[in-house]
Amino acid sequence: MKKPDGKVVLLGDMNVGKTSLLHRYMERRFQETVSTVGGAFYLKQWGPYNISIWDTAGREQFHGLGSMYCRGAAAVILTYDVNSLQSLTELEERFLALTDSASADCIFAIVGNKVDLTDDCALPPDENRSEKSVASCGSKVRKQVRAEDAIALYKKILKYKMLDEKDVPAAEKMCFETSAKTGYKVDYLFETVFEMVVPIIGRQKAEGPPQTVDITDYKPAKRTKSGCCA
Ligand SMILES: Nc1nc2c(ncn2[C@@H]2O[C@H](COP(=O)(O)OP(=O)(O)OP(=O)(O)O)[C@@H](O)[C@H]2O)c(=O)[nH]1
Ligand SMILES: [Mg+2]
Repeated sequence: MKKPDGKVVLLGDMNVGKTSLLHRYMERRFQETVSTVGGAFYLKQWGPYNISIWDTAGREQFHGLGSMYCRGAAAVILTYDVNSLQSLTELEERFLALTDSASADCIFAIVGNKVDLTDDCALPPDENRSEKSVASCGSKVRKQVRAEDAIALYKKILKYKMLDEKDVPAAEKMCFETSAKTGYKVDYLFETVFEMVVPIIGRQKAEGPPQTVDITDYKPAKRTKSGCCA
């Protein structure tokens, strides 16, 4: 098996569609999924590099594994369901801290999936819907999470990471809405992220493996009569 050069990780609550997004991108189809156990990865050749894309489990019981999957990640794709405000809130409350182990220059993408279930004629939540607009929306539901909510989360992430807005890609560029079911914007999402991680992976490779402490060099300190170390 080829050795991965860099890592992209999908995080998010259960049922938001992480596995489906990866299937759509890698296998070009939408198929029934089972809730992920632990994690799994695909390898994608992009330019000179093999990028591993990690699909993680959103279920609470696997939460402890998340930071292990994020270790050294060049990008984290935080995924929510546009029909569930709770799934966006969870990204901040439950998943963001897992990215502490990611690369220092890790990039963040925020992805609202399942837009196929919503109708673009939806009005902002604070406006009353007229009879006409309800009728023209048909069976589709009104989107619960607005693009501005995702942008606000992106800005909170920058604050959490103590990053300056002018040093990172703009929020509007890093917030996506997708449908794994129809394929809407799925290629665009992954390919935008890959383009951005190529220089990060290049830097990671130039720096070599993370510094380690060689314990064979360790010499115990001499003990003095008083019991202190000299
Ligand atoms: N309509 C619609 N359904 C979707 C979409 N993406 C995923 N689903 C459905 O949502 C359910 C959950 O999808 P998964 O891809 O398994 O979700 P997950 O985020 O991997 O969930 P965990 O593995 O439990 O963390 C499945 O029934 C999918 O068919 C989408 O874009 N549109
Ligand atoms: Mg899954």
